[in-house]
Amino acid sequence: MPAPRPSESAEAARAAAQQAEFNEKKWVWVPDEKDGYLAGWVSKEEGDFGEFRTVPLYALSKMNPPKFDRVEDIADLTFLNEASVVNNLRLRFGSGAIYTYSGLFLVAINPYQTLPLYSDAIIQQYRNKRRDENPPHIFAVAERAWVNMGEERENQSILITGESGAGKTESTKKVIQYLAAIATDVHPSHSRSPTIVSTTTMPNSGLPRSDSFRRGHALSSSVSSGIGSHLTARGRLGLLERQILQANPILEAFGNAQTQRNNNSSRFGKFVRITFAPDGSIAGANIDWYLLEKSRVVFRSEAERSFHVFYQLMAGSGALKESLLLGGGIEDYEYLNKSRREVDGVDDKEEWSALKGALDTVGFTPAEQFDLFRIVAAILHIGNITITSTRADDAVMPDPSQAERVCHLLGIPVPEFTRAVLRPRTLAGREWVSQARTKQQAIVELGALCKTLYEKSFGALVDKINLALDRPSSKSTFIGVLDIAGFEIFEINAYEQLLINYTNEKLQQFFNHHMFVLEQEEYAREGIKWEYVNFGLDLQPTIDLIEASGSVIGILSCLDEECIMPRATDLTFTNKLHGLWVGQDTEPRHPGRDKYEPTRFDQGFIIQHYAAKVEYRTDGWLEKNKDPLNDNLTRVLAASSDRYVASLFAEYAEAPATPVGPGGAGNIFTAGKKRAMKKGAFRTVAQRHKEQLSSLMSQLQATQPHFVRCIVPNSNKKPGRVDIPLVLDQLRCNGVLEGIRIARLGYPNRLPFVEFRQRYEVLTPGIIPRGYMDGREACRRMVKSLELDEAIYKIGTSKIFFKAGVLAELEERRDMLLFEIFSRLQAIARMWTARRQMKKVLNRAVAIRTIQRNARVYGELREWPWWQLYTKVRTYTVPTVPYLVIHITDRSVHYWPRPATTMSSGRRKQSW
Ligand SMILES: Nc1ncnc2c1ncn2[C@@H]1O[C@H](COP(=O)(O)OP(=O)(O)OP(=O)(O)O)[C@@H](O)[C@H]1O
Repeated sequence: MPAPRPSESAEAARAAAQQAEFNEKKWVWVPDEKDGYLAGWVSKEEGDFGEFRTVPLYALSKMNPPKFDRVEDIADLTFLNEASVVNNLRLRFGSGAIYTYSGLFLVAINPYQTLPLYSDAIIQQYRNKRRDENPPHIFAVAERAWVNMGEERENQSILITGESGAGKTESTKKVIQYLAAIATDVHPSHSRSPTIVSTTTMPNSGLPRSDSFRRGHALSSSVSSGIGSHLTARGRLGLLERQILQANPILEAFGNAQTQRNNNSSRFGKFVRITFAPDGSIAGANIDWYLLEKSRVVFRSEAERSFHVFYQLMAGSGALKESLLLGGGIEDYEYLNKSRREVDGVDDKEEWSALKGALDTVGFTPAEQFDLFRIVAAILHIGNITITSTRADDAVMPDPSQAERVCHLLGIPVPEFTRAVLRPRTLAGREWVSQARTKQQAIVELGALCKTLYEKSFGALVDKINLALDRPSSKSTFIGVLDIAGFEIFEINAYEQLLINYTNEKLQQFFNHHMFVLEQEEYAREGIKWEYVNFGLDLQPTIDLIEASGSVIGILSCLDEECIMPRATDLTFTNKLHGLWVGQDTEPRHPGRDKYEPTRFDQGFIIQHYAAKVEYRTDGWLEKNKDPLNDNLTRVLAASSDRYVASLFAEYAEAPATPVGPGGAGNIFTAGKKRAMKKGAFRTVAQRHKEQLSSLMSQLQATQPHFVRCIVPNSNKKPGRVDIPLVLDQLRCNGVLEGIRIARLGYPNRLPFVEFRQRYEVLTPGIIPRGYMDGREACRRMVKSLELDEAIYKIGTSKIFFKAGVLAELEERRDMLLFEIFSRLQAIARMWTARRQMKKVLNRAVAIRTIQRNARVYGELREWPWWQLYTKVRTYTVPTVPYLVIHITDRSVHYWPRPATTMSSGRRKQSW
């Protein structure tokens, strides 16, 4: 066995010292408001401790022995409690390990600094390795998904959630980076085009590019995608892989914004599916998106920005801005100048170049790029339209030039646009009548137009990306990465939070169910009879409460109903909800009733989610749920002379109608007949989201899932700091603690028979006979001898399963026994060395005494006249100054030369 390195022995000594200290006391975690949990030990279980903290026993959580410190999988902790979980994460984070497994989850804590964890060398380290062969890492999750996909020919999904700024997008990028790199390795000749640095690879269709652009591109592809800088394999990537990677900066430009929590916050959720050919090479990609925060184009807090693309465009090329009629700077646009304009450390000009490069790479033609920017510019111009009111409080546009710019860009006639905004026609009975808008109504209408324009253009952008990347084939399989906002609890929770939390409730249900299925499978495989509760069903009442329709009317269905009721308001909606969920009990009583409460003071309600109780305020819900645009405007836009704009509103396009009224033939305001809307045009936000979510869930259900939970360590974006209560909150919200709770109800700790025997046989000496013995039988004998209660363990066919905490007890017994054995061994060893030492000392004493005696004898002899005479008369003699070499053995003392030795003749004459 190699000798331990100094660091190892130091580490072992430290561990032993810690263990010894730990053994001395009964250590526990004490809840603390500020720090979450504090370490303490029980000094007495009763009594008054004066300055000591007195805590009821039930509030304490047991502490794991130090050997469990920094375990890579939280599920290995024998005491599975919140404090131990968070302590383990903190210890690991403190030593630079940002990733930790927690059963089926990978927990990733945002380091807020660049760590050398994503290089090509690290990619290689994770290639073809099992999860337990490497430290926890997002690459290990991607590798597992990849291997499962190849081996089982089953689609995979990686679900990444967390709150804003937790690192979801970064993790998504790392997964794609890994997959792109290994897929290229699988098929090195796969490149469908030369390398990225080659100028010829740029599609010819792009806008004119200069050298400086290419420099910017190379730089910014690493800045904005966070991928390029690591991917030395980048040079080997084929066009498709590069297109997939370059789709990201485009999505970020249009879908991300600077917020107080995150300078590059994704304001939408996405599910990116990377498809692979049977040989493992990338065959295509597809992106689905959810819940874009479109209201950001119109309004946001002062400390935040709108979507990046607005600022990038304003920093971009002069010629393009000219053709979009964008004179001046950010300060000249109402939708930009009311809030923050720059992001620290980000150069919008550079990002603009990156965006253009990415659009080129993905394959947007100049005309298609122009269309995208046209919508962005039109929104800025709409924001500058001034609306005033007449004495009669009717809205007017005093300066038509601004509206003209908008109409020019959108390809619509100015009079029809202004009429649709200021005096739209509505159906009054069977007649169409024009109704003047107030100033406020017109402003809201313009805002709604901007939001719709942006959202539709975003949708078209993603469709176009999908068209470029998506090459499905019947033989391909995919790995889908879901990057979606986690559970949100703010001071004031609105409709958006309900939709997010509803999504998370569904995803958590999916996780619980998946965990249940896996556990059941494992128990079945091991032949263990145990009814594991399906915790997926736990969340069903809350989900029903939100989404049910039909005989049970959930919150979203109720909202939809109210949206089509005349004279309905947010208050009538709220009261109706209370009536449905709090009012008289119906039989059978729906369990969702236990999850619902009306708020005490404000207009709203409270839902008991799996993560926490959340209070929602219902102001503005009806408006938010409806398609916010009046159909006059949508029809104007659907009839735009510009193909792109018309296509965005195609679902509102009018069927040929009999021309009546003053507009004459073709005038869209003249439609007296019911409009022939395409299917789906009238869907509310709730309906759309429910549909999207249900499609997502059915896709996920058809995959083998992997779960990543991202955590914000502190609210100041500071590296190295951990705010424990903040982390605990997130662990609660993102289901890690829920997963642990479920695990605890089963048999979370499990060991293969061999391992169990190796580790604990010492506790049962003489129980297992020498020679071969069946592992199961050996375990059975051992647990019997250990006197374990049958309820706390189960013996399977290859593993033994334990309830939480049992292993700690066994460990403690083992530690005590080993402590005793080693103490005895140490005592014997010490005795042996001490005796040896003693013997040496005694031998030395004997030797010294012998030397002294001989020396004395010799001294006396020298003075003895007869000896002197003898030495004089002797021809050959020993030297006058004798020397002695004494060799001391354990038993005797030898002298050299022996005193009576005579030197050989002729060697040396004695000089007299
Ligand atoms: N693994 C990591 N290594 C280094 N920095 C990271 C890592 N993960 C996150 N960060 C930092 O945190 C910032 C926020 O991360 P990210 O944008 O991925 O959060 P998010 O969860 O997607 O947030 P949002 O929901 O607001 O989009 C990143 O811009 C980056 O600076």
